[in-house]
Formats: sequence, C-alpha cells, structure tokens
Amino acid sequence: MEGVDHLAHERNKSEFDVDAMKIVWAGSPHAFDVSDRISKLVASDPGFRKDNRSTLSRKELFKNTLRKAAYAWKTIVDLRLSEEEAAKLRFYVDEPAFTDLHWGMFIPAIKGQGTEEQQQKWLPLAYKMQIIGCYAQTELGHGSNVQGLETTATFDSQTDEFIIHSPTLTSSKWWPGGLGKVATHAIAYARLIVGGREHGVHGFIVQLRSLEDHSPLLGITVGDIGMKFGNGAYNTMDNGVLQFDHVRIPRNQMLMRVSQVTCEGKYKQSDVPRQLVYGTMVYVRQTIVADASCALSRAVCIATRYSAVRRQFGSQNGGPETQVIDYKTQQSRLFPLLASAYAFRFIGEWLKWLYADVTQRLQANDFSTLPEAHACTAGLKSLTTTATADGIEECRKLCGGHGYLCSSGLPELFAVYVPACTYEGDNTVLLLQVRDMSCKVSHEDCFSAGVQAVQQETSRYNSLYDSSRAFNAMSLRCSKSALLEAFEARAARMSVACAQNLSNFDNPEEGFAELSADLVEAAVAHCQLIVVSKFIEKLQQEIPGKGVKQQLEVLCNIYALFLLHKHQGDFLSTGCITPKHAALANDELRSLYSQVRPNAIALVDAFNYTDHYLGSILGCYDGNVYPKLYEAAWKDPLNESVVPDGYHLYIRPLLKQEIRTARL
Ligand SMILES: CCCCCCCC/C=C\CCCCC/C=C/C(=O)SCCNC(=O)CCNC(=O)[C@H](O)C(C)(C)COP(=O)(O)OP(=O)(O)OC[C@H]1O[C@@H](n2cnc3c(N)ncnc32)[C@H](O)[C@@H]1OP(=O)(O)O
Ligand SMILES: Cc1cc2nc3c(=O)[nH]c(=O)nc-3n(C[C@H](O)[C@H](O)[C@H](O)COP(=O)(O)OP(=O)(O)OC[C@H]3O[C@@H](n4cnc5c(N)ncnc54)[C@H](O)[C@@H]3O)c2cc1C
Repeated sequence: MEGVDHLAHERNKSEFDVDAMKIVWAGSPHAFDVSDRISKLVASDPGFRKDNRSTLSRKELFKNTLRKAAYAWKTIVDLRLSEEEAAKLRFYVDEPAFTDLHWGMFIPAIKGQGTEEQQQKWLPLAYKMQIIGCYAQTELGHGSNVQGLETTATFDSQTDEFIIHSPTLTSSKWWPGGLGKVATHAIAYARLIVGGREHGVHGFIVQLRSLEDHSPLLGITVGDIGMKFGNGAYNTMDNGVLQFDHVRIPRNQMLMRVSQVTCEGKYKQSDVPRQLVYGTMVYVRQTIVADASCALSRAVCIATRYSAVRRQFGSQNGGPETQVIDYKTQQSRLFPLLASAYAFRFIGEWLKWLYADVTQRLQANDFSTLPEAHACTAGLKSLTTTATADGIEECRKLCGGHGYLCSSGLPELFAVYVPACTYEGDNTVLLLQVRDMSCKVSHEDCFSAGVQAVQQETSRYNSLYDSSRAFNAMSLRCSKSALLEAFEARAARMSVACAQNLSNFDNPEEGFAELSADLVEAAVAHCQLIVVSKFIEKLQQEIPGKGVKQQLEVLCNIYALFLLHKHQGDFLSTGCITPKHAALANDELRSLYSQVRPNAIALVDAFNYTDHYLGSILGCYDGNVYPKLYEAAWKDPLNESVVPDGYHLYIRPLLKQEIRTARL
C-alpha cells in the first residue's frame, strides 16, 4: 500500500482553499515560501535525521547534537542563507541546542543592553560564531526572584576591572542552556558593587572557556547539571552550573546601555528605565508565545490525522467501524485544541508586532509602552504555554495506547515542551505581573489612587454588565461583539472583585499576598480576553481564498465558546449570561464541531508540516499508520536479538527455579 494516501477521502471533503490557508498560517506568501523551502531542505537531508534520539545514551545524544549544530551552520554558510532562512533551518532541525541560547538570548541581550561600541565589538564575533554565548541569570538559590541573585561584580578602580565572584553555593549559576559544555562566553547577571555601594543586578560579558582548547579560564568552574525529564527530549541541551572565583573582566564588559560605571568609579544611570535590564526576557517571552502555536499545532496535527485513521466500534452489517474522530467526545477534546493553535498563531503575530513597536519607541526614547509590553508578554507567555503543555498531553490521550509510544512523537514533544511553563519565568510568577493590561488590579492602583480606581472600574463593569444584557441566544450564535463583551465583563468583574478585596487590607503587600490566587485568575481572564479580541480583529482583515475566512470564523467561535463553557462559573456570576445561555453555548459548540469535522484534516494540512518535522508515525501525511508502526517496532534495539541479553543470567534461572544459586 506504499504511496497510497489513506487520508485522501478526508482531504476531498474539505470546503476551503488549503493553499490559501497555508499562507494565512505562515503569515504572508513570503513567510510561506521560506518556511516551505527550508522545511523540505531539512527533511530531505539525512544529516538532520532525528528518529533515533530516544534510544541514544546522553553522551551519544549530546555529541550528535553538536554534529547537527555544526552541520546546520555549514549548510547555512554554504547556501548563504539569510538570517530569516537560517532561523527557520534551526527551527526545522528541531533539536534543542546551545545555538538556541546563542541566537535567542546572548545576541539579543547584547543588542538590547549593550552600547553601540559594545555591539560593534561583540556582535560580529557572535554572528560568525567565533564566540558562542549563553545567558547566565538563574542561580541555584534564585530564579524567579532576580533581585535575589547573589553573584557579585565588584569594581576595582585600580585595574579598571570588575571582579565577578560567587560568594556562596547558592550563588552558583544553575540552568543556563549551552553553559554546561559549549559556551565560550556568558552574559552573567550579578549585583554591581561600586565603591562599596550596591546598585542592583546588571549584565556582564564574561569569557568562560579558552578559544584555543576550550578549557575553563582561571577562576571558572563549569559543567552540566545532569539528566532532565524524558529520554532524548531536552537532554540534547547542556544546561550548566558555573562558579566564579574572583574572575576579572575589563570594565567595558559590563553591558552599559542602561547604566554606566566610569573609570573613576562613578555609577551613572541613563534616562532609560532600569527595567530594560530585563528586556531580553520580554523579547524571548514574545518568541515563546509564537512557539506555543507551533508545538500545539504539531500535537494537534498528529492527533487529528490519527483520529481519522483510527476506528473503534460501530461496524454495521460488517462495514467499517467508526473513525474515532466522529465521536463527539473526541471532537469536543480535539477541536478546541485545533482552534487554540490558530488563536495562538494570531496572538503570536500580534505580540511580535507589539514588540517591534516597543523596540522602535525605545530607540526614540519613548518608554511609555514598556509596562504594557512586559505585562502582555508575561501573561500571554503563561497562558499559551500552560494551554500548550496541557494540550500536548491531551493529544497523547486522544491517540490512545499508541500515543504513548515514542514513535508517536508525542512523549518527546511533551518532554521538550513542558519546561516552557517554567523557563523564562514560572507561569504563576508571570501571571502576578499582569497588572497593567486592560484594567488595573494592583495594590498600588487601589492604594495610591485610593477608592477612585475601584469606583472607575466598578462603573466600567456596570456599563459592561448593562450592555451585556443584550446578549441572547441569537447574538451568542452570530455576534462576535456580544461574545467579546461577555469576555470583557468577566475580566472586569474579576478585577473589580480583586480591587475591592484589596482595599480591605491596611497593608497592601499583605493584601496582595493573601489574594494572589484570585489575582492570578483575573490575569488569566484578561489574557483570554486579549486572545479572543485579537482573533476577532484578525477576522476583520481581508482574508483571501475560498472558504478560508469562514473556517477561521468557526475556529474563533469554538475558541471563545469553549472557554466560555469551561469557565461558565465566572461568566454566570457576571450576570451577563444566564444558565440558559450557557446551555445554548454548549449546543452551539456541538454544531460548530460538526462544521469543523469535514475540514479537520485540511485544517491541519494547512500547517504545512513535513513528516520529518512532525516526527510521528501516527501523524504521517499519508495516514499509513499500521505498517509503519509494525516496521518501527522491529527496529527497536531490543529486537536486535530474538533472545535478550540477560536471558542466561536472569530469565533462565527463574524458569529453572535456580534463582538462589544464580549470581545476581
Ligand atoms: C528549545 C528549542 C525550541 C526553539 C524554538 C524557539 C522558540 C522559543 C524561544 C526560546 C526558548 C529558549 C529556551 C529557553 C531558555 C530559557 C531561558 C531562561 O529561563 S532565562 C531566565 C529567565 N528568568 C526569569 O524569567 C525570571 C522571572 N522573574 C522576573 O522576570 C522578574 O524578576 C519578576 C518576576 C518580574 C520580578 O518582579 P519584581 O516586581 O520583584 O521585580 P522588580 O525587579 O522589583 O521589578 C520592578 C518593576 O519592573 C517591572 N518589570 C519586571 N520585569 C520587567 C520586564 N521584563 N520588563 C519591564 N518591566 C519589568 C515590574 O513589573 C515592576 O514594575 P512596577 O510594579 O514597579 O511598575
Ligand atoms: C529547561 C530549562 C532551561 C532554562 N534555561 C535557562 C537559561 O538559559 N538561563 C537562565 O538564566 N535560566 C534558565 N532556566 C531557569 C529558569 O528561568 C527558572 O527555573 C525559572 O525562571 C523559574 O525559577 P525558579 O526555578 O527559581 O522557580 P521558583 O521560583 O523556585 O518556583 C518554585 C515554585 O514557587 C512558586 N513561586 C515562586 N515565587 C512565587 C511568588 N512570588 N508567588 C507565588 N508563587 C511563587 C512558583 O510558582 C513555583 O511553583 C531554565 C530552566 C529550565 C527548566
């Protein structure tokens, strides 16, 4: 049956122009072209094989990652790929590696926090990979609390140097990717001490290893922190530990865009806000949101294709059994994830725009939108990574037993993805930063602006409450604005409740701590509101291609109504929907699932993923799942011999009741 498309009948059912949807997913015809070309290039090159990762030992795995990274770089140079194409190539190679931190954090940190002069010195070296950098912020004792970092950078005016030192065990840098075995340089974050005075945490460029023989420089102790969750998975990355023993670096290796230390030992603060020291995190959080749609769409693609292949029960008169995708329960678990993948794609696009806008303003010394960018990236990073990690696991379950096989691709995808809920800011800690979005809920707002803020929010809430009365069964079905109002009312109500409760505390900090779980829920409601509203905005644009807009309308409604259904307690207590409306929302969802059903395979085809990138037998394009599963099983190292190693030592003595005399 080789070459037969087992999903052809599904593809024939689709009611929209898949090629046009591919462009919408990619973002533009140009982005589609780059993505399509580079994904095929990677897929067709045996140098980028990845099907054996879960069977390799850590050392073999890591060496193979080094080989692939070097091979990827050679390909980039030989083919003279542009920056955009090179980034796509690394993406499709699909193996976490030191290069992610070099390109994703080290270079952006220098760009964002370095002076012109520093950029001119370090960036050309980094762009040519003549130095390899990592981002060394987190320590053994502190990750979330950046202000609690203990590493020190003490200025020595005699030698015009900083002395970087790890004063305690807990000050050891711990976790930075690429640090363990590869990076030659780090952006190390340390408390700046000048003339005996402390000035908070700043970034420093520190060389770690010799550029000649890769040995650690004097005063540097460095290594890998050990195996992480899952086989293969994130173990291709050398997350590292690092201690400094009075390591000296020249003064001009402090990143000095935000503040400077002069050779006389004067500390000077620029006009730019101090928070820019955290700017790299804002940048990476924004890319992580875009990445969430990639990871979720990948899992959804696998689960959707397999659900169309898999049949259980329901045979009539000896005919075929029911495709599991036709079960309403399967649809109610799978299609909201499909809709979420699209929703996250569009929110990722919007956040990219927001970040570009902030960057442009920063260059013109306009810092006004920085708090919003911080709150949005923090909140949306949290929302999308949590939903994606949960969604990947749900996709595994949607694939039944076979989903648990490594050859389904889902266990590894899950293991690689889950740390996204932790890195670049723990998701709960980040939700507590969501204060400056569409409404104010922080203790400062309540206390500095006093009851006025609460009153304003209350009247805003009341007006939403009133207008939402118009929300009826018909509007639920047809009107995006009614849906949006429901989300606004819910978010506003939760914020107002928090603000009112906060105002009952004499001590704001105490109130903030006591009510933090409610604040987190309000933050989630705000983030969901933003995702829904940006999806609706996307639909207001012109979207070419037969039936494409209609499909996106359906997905947008599913995303919003699914959340409304899931969180109906919040929505009901706003009073803007009644229990009857909640039930209608549920009926509407069922009808929307029926509309998605014939288009489901085409909607995942629109992601345009190669079989190489998907790395899943269950999700392969042609749906020829069973022969491939059968063939893959026999390739497992355990099947290299019919009788396993260890038979004579452990099985035979058991069977022969000789276990007491066996040498175990
Ligand atoms: C893997 C292969 C896949 C390839 C695909 C690529 C796509 C994915 C891309 C990259 C993946 C890379 C791999 C991951 C690598 C991981 C790296 C890391 O994890 S690096 C370490 C990250 N660490 C953190 O995120 C720490 C979290 N903590 C914090 O951010 C902060 O300390 C805090 C929680 C915000 C602290 O809050 P606190 O209020 O105590 O802080 P203060 O310092 O007092 O803040 C004062 C005011 O500043 C505001 N603030 C805080 N942060 C920012 C910011 N970033 N920007 C702007 N403003 C900020 C804060 O809100 C306070 O404001 P006010 O209340 O005073 O108004
Ligand atoms: C795979 C991976 C790669 C990483 N790569 C890097 C890297 O390249 N460079 C780097 O510098 N770091 C890196 N990190 C570190 C990462 O950024 C931190 O682990 C992350 O910021 C979380 O901090 P933490 O470990 O201190 O968690 P903790 O803050 O100790 O969190 C533990 C628990 O406490 C809770 N908690 C903490 N503070 C609060 C609070 N104020 N209110 C309520 N609850 C709270 C959290 O929600 C969580 O449940 C990486 C981590 C991982 C897992």
